[in-house]
Formats: sequence, C-alpha cells, structure tokens
Amino acid sequence: MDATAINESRQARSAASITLENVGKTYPDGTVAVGDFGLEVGAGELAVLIGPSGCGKSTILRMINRLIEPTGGRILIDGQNILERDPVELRRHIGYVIQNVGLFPHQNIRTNVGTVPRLLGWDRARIATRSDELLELVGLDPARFAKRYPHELSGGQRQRVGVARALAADPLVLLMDEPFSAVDPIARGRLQEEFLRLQATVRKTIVLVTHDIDEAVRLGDRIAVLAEGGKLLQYAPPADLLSRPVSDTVADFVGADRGIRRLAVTPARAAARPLNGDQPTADRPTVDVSGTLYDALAVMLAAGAPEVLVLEDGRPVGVIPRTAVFGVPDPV
Ligand SMILES: Nc1ncnc2c1ncn2[C@@H]1O[C@H](COP(=O)(O)OP(=O)(O)OP(=O)(O)O)[C@@H](O)[C@H]1O
Repeated sequence: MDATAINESRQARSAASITLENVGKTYPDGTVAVGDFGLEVGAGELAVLIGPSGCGKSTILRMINRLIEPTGGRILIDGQNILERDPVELRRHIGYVIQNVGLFPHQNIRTNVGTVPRLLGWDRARIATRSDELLELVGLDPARFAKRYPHELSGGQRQRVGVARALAADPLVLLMDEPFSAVDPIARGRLQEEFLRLQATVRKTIVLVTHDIDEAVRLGDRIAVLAEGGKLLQYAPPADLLSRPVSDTVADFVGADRGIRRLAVTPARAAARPLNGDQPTADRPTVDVSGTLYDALAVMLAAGAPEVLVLEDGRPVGVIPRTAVFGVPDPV
C-alpha cells in the first residue's frame, strides 16, 4: 500500500484489519522461533498474545512492523501485503510500545511524543498541538509535563508518554510488547483501566503481548494462547477461553482460578434468564445490565439471596439464578 492508499483508507476509518497467514521465522542457526502461524484481527479489535517464555510472541509482534523479517507466509494490513512495502515507511504508520518505553532521555516529553510526526514532515505548530492533545488524552497535563525530561517522570507516567508517542501520527495499528509490566501492580491496574478508556475513544487495531493472564483477560477482545514455536493453541474471547479451554494445556495455562476470572468477564446480560411473569420484583436484590456475573454474585452474597434481578434503565429485564454463577444448568 503506498502513502496515498494509506491516506484514503485512513479517511474511511482510523483502524485496519491485520491478517497473518502461514507466517514463520526460522533463524540461520535453524531455530524455528515461529513455525506456521495464522491470526486474524478485526479493525478496532485488541488481540492479546500470551504463552510461555520463548514461544515466539515478540517475534510475531515484531514481524508485523518488520523489525524482524519473516522467513515464510504473508502479513496483510487491510488486505495489503506489508512485505511489499518499505519497512521504514511502514513503521511510521504502525505505533509500537515496548516495556521500558525507550523515550529519548535528552528530549523533553513534547518532543518525544512528536517523534513520528516530525519524521513525517509535519510543521512545528501542528506537532506541538498534536503532542499536547495526546498528552491530555493519556492523562498528563501538558502545562505540567510537556517541558519535562523522561527522568523527571514516574515509571507509570513514562509508560503513558510511550502510548502517546505511539499514537501521535494516528497509526492504523498499534503493537504493544509487555507495555505495562515494568510498573508496580497498583500502577499497572490503573494504567490498564486508563488504557481501556483510551481504546474506547481511539479504537485502534491492537496486538498486545503479555505474560499476565489477568491483563490478557482484562484488555483483550480475543486472546491467542501460544505454545513453543508460535503454535496457536486457542484464539477466543476471554469468556470463551475461560469457560471452554480446548485442552488441558490451555486450561493449565489460564489457571486454576479461571472460574473467578470467567465471572468477571461474563456480562450480566448474557447470564440473565427470562423473567417469569408472575414473580414479584419489588424488594429483590438487583444488578444493572451493564454489570458482570461477578457483580451479580457479590450482590447475592451480600443479600443472602438465591438470585438477582437484572435491571436495564431501572426496569427488570431478567433474572440471574445462583446456578448461572456456578455454570450449572438450571433445574427443570
Ligand atoms: N537471533 C536469534 N537466533 C536464534 N534464535 C533466536 C534469535 N532471536 C530469538 N530467537 C529465539 O526465538 C524464540 C522466540 O523468541 P521470542 O522473543 O519471540 O519469545 P517470547 O515468547 O516473546 O519470549 P518472552 O516471553 O521470554 O519474551 C526463542 O526461542 C528465542 O531464543
């Protein structure tokens, strides 16, 4: 895809689909980092790659922006083969966020965020405006932070700058390699939450690598569980992965407490059973339809009740019985 095609497709939308077909990477010493890997990520979706150390996650990610050249297969962005593009030019249209951010230490935050727009030849005023807009978007007040240097920020703040920098030129695709793992668990939780809010606004197509199953479940629209050699064991939405792992290996990998995680990612709406017309609805414990099965369980436990009503706009639209929480069929 040439620059004109990119601009045209960006006018239509701000995210692109990613397709990997039979992608492989074999190193000259014979190491097969990735054997034969396929994956489809829809425009605006966030796909997570997870798996044991050395299974090829980073290799797959870095083949998408050609920091690593595949030795087999095809990688398509919006249907266009990226292997036919100039890698340097390609990378300017793909945001990339890594663990320790890699900010330039001798440049202030505004200049760091403006890195790619500068390479793309934007004028100075436009770069400054865009940098400040991005800093606002990631929750850093430009008046306070734009002129600081990276060492004057906390780890979490630096990570936010990394995300702002990756988004600066409005890329169609964002690649994130363990973006939140260098910060402590509390800061990480906050960053993940902010990141979800940000993604709801910008709706980029994102491939994110993590070691942390909780992070995968929290952030992913779909999760790809990998084994050594980039073997894809399962690719599914978090709730499906947790409730129906395809093998013992996947079940072990997603963990013994996957039942609890499943509750947290199953929407109350999906778990609700139809209301029986003659059941009373007054004075019964309730959960909003936007909540999860986890919220429903918390309400049941607090009220000592066997079921909760599901409300939409304050009106009962269904009921979640205790059996739904435990994933067993209702008695007939
Ligand atoms: N230059 C190289 N030559 C030979 N093998 C390599 C080379 N670079 C990476 N590898 C191998 O490729 C495999 C995949 O590495 P990769 O970094 O993609 O794994 P990963 O799943 O991201 O691991 P981690 O979770 O530990 O970061 C590993 O076995 C690694 O040793």
